Order: sequence, then C-alpha cells, then structure tokens
Amino acid sequence: ERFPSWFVKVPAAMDTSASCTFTSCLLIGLTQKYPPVKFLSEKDRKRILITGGAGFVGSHLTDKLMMDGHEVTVVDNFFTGRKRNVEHWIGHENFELINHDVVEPLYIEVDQIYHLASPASPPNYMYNPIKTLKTNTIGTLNMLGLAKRVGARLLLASTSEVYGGKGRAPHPVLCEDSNKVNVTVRSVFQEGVEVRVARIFNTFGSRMHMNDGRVVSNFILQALQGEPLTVYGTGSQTRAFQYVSDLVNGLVALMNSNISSPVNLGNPEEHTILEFAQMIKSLVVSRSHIQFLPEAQDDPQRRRPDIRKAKMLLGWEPVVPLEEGLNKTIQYFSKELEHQANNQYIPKPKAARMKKSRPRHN
Ligand SMILES: O=C(O)[C@H]1O[C@H](OP(=O)(O)OP(=O)(O)OC[C@H]2O[C@@H](n3ccc(=O)[nH]c3=O)[C@H](O)[C@@H]2O)[C@H](O)[C@@H](O)[C@@H]1O
Repeated sequence: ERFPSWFVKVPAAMDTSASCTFTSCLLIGLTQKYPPVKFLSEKDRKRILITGGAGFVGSHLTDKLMMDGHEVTVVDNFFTGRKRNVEHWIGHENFELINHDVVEPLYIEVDQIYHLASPASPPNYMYNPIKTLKTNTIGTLNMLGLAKRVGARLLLASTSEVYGGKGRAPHPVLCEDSNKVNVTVRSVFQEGVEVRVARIFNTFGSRMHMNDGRVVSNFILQALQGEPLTVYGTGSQTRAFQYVSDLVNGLVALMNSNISSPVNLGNPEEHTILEFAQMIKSLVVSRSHIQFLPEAQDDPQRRRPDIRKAKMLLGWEPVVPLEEGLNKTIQYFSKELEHQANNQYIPKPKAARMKKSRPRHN
C-alpha cells in the first residue's frame, strides 16, 4: 500500500506500442502524480483539519477525505506519525502538511476537526506520561478553542481504555453507558461547540509504526522474522480487533451525524491473545514459537465493544474479515522489512509494560 498501483500503471489505452512504454510510464508518472480525487462543488467541499494526520489512523483518514474531494490540513509533531504516511499527497492543491504540536495553539480556518493527536500505543504513551497528559488536555483545549473560534465541528478520538477492565469484574461487552460522564450545561468547556466522541477499540492495519509495540504489529513482525511471539501473561486475556478502513468509515459517519454523545467504534469479534498469536503464526507460515512473558501491568482482561449504537444510529458496522485484514497487514510489514533490509536495518518490536520475572517458553 506504500506505492499504490495507479502510480506506475500505464492505462491499456495509452500503451499502444512496446517502444513507447517507457515514455508513457514517464508521462503518467509526471502527470498522474496523485491518487484520483473527486471534484466537489464549493458547497460540498469542506476544509478539514486532522491532528495526528500523519499517524497510523490519521493517514488513512487523510486518504479517504482527500479522495472524497475535501481540502485536508494535516497537523502532526511526528512523535509517532511519519511524513512517509502522507507523502503521496504532498504538493496536491487540496492538501497541506503542518509540523506542529497541538499543545501550542493553532490558528487556521476550517469546517471540521478530527482530533486524533495522541500516542495510542502503551509503550509510546507511557514514554513521557506528562507529555501525553498535556497532549490530551491542553491539546484538546486548544482544538476546542479553535473549533469555537471558527465555528467548526470537532470529533475527539477517545479510547476503549476509558472503560477500564482491571481490578474490577469487567463487563465483557462494553457499551457507551459503562462509564457514563454526563454532559450538561455545566460542561462549560465545550459550550457552543459541536462535538462528536469516538470510543475507538483496538485497531490494526498498514502504516502502524515498526516500533509501535501493540500486539498485532509485534506478532506479525516477530513471525516474519522467525522470532518468538511474545505473549504477555497466559494469553487468556481477550481483545476484539478492527481493520483500519472500517474505523475510518466509522469516524467519517460519526463526524457527519448528529450524535453528540460517545459512540463505540470497534469490531465485536473477540479472541484471546493466544488465539491471535496462533492465527498470525499460521497466516505467516512461520516457524516462530510462542514465548510467554510476564503479564503487563493493569492489563484489561476482557474487551469487546457493544456497537449497537453505531449500527442503529450511523448504519455502521465493520465489514473487513479479521483474516483479510491480517493478510493485508502482513503484506505491508513484509514490504517494510524488505525495505529496511536494503538499508541493513531491521528494528525489533518493542516490549511493553513488563513486570519483572523470568520468561516461560513452550
Ligand atoms: O490498539 C488500540 O486501539 C489500543 O491499544 C492499547 O490497548 P491494548 O488493548 O493494551 O493494546 P495492545 O498493546 O495491542 O495489547 C493487547 C493485548 O495483547 C497483549 N500483548 C501485547 C503485545 C505483545 O507483544 N504481546 C502481548 O501479549 C497485551 O498485554 C494486551 O493484553 C492502548 O492502550 C489503547 O489506547 C489503544 O486504543
């Protein structure tokens, strides 16, 4: 998915003789520089800001909104985001990339703000917890301020982590009321601002950082490199994983809806982490073994979204089967590894949140 097929392909109609293939390629390369975008009338075209737009989810959202014909401004401080994720839009008249940290105020004119800026992977958000707090408080306040000043609608990327799950008997299926915070007239901070809140459950796909540290990218990279798949704890804890394109469609549907209360976006298909390890091992056809490491601290034991609200009010539900999403992600990471190998560098997946004790093997 790094270099989309349209970039190098010569349409059959143009490829009239073998002798002009090279010229045609060159021509197409020069003229058809970007993925195709729709043309929207002034009335339908929106100016959209995506904070964290060069990150894993943000860059896929950028692709969708650009292709839909909107004007997209990506703001990223490149802590976990990368220019490479959006490089195929650089120079396009509808696209702008700003190197900016949301902890500082931002003054631009926009109609919608997707506020995704925050590290999402545990090793990343625990790397500098105070900075993560600042990003999620001051950064959000700055974006709410911007939304209020320009009359934009803001979608906040919240997380399933708000439901907790360790230390109390967790309800296996988490609905939006599981941890209810009332929004009333006393919630002055969002006074006069149209807000949408997405509770995002575990998501995976291409453009996850090689050092992300979350389970799917770790297992895939380990399986591809013949290294042990690191299962934290017994592997009986569960998660339900959605493919990134499903999430992106949900985010856009939520933004354009009239629901101002939180909405879960996730795939309800729940598996144990050990099952994920076995599934990935067999899809990669890897000889890696499974290595049991100490349990991660405060690790939620069960997590599965209740998505009835999204289904009923947005008409949204995930459509990408787990295996299909995993295969696409495996393909992505194996290309990344090839690329890295050419530069003689293969990063190792990061370990996260370990309690200290000796690893077990099976
Ligand atoms: O992916 C996400 O969307 C969510 O990921 C994390 O939540 P978590 O569910 O802990 O995600 P992972 O770090 O991928 O861990 C999932 C499970 O796999 C386990 N794990 C992780 C990594 C690994 O190498 N091995 C392993 O067994 C973890 O202990 C945990 O039980 C973040 O805390 C959330 O903010 C984020 O929304």
